[in-house]
Amino acid sequence: MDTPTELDTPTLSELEARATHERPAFGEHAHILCDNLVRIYKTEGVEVVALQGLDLLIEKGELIAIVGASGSGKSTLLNVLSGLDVPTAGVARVAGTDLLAMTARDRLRYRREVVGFIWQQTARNLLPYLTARENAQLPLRLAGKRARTSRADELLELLGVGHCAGRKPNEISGGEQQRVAIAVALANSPQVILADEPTGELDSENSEQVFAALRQANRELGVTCVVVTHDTLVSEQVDRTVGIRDGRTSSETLRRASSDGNIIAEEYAVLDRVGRLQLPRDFTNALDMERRVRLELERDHIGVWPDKARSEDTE
Ligand SMILES: Nc1ncnc2c1ncn2[C@@H]1O[C@H](COP(=O)(O)OP(=O)(O)OP(=O)(O)O)[C@@H](O)[C@H]1O
Repeated sequence: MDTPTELDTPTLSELEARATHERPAFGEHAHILCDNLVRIYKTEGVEVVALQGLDLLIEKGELIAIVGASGSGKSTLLNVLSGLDVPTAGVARVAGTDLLAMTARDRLRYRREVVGFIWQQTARNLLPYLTARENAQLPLRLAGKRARTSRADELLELLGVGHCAGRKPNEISGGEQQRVAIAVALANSPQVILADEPTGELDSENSEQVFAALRQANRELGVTCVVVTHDTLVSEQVDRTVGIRDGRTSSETLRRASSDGNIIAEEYAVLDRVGRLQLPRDFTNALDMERRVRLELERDHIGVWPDKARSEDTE
C-alpha cells in the first residue's frame, strides 16, 4: 500500500472547503425555513421559552398541518412566519425573505404581499360592514392596486362561496365566512397561506368545506399552506403533519396512497441537523428509559436500549 505523501494529504482548510462545497446549506431550496428558531417571552422578569431551537423545512406548494399540545409553541411559530412577531434567535426565511432582518417597511410589504393569514375567530378575518366581495377587494386597495371586482368574484367562486359575494359576514354561515376569509387571504396572490385553527369554531360539515377550500387554493393556485390545527379531519388529510413538542419539531407523519388506493400513514421522529432525536414519551415510559440509553448500530437500523446498569441497580 502506498503511504500518502504530503502532496495528496488534504489540509484542514481543504477538507472544510470540500465539505461546504459538497453539502448544500441547510434548507437552501426550501420555501419556508426555520433553523434553530428561538422565541423567548419576558413578562415581569419571568422568561418563557416558547420556541427552543425549532427546525422546519417546507417545500413550495406543500400543504402541511402543524399539531401539538396546548402551549407547545404552534401559534408562536405562526406569528413569526406571518411577520407579526420577531424571533429571539435563529433563522426564519419565507419565500426568500429573511424575517429577522426586515425593516418596518419590509414587514408591512411582507404582510401585505407575501403571506395571507386566516385566524380561528371568524369575526377577526372579515370587516362586518363590508360584503364578502368588498372584503376580498380590500387587500388590493390597501396595497394600492386596482381592486378588480372580477378578481374578488373569481376567488369567491373558486372557494365555493360565489353566492355570498353581495352579503355581509352576519348574513352568511361561519363556514362560509371562513371560506370568504381564504379569498381575502388570497387576494394579493401571496406565496404562502398561514391558518391558525381555521376550523376551530366550526362543526364537522363546515370544517370539511373549509378544508376543501384550502386544498383547492393549494392545488389550483400552487400556494404553500401551513395550517395549525387540533382538527383530525384536517390533520389526517394532508400529506405531511408536523408535530411540535416543547417548542421543537418532534415528529412527522407522512401519508401516501398505496397501490390499492388506501392511505398509508407513517410516523417519523425528526432528526435535526446535528443528529439529535426526540424519542416519543410513551416509548421511553414503556421501557422506563431515563437520562441515557445504549445505542447499537445494526446493518440497516440503530437499536436503542434501556440503560443496562440502571435496570440492574433497580432489580
Ligand atoms: N405574549 C406572550 N407572553 C408570554 N408568554 C407567552 C406569550 N405567548 C405565548 N406564550 C407562552 O409561550 C408558550 C407557547 O405558546 P403558544 O401560544 O405558541 O402555544 P400553542 O401551541 O399555540 O398553544 P394553544 O394550542 O393553546 O394555542 C406557552 O407557554 C405560552 O404560555
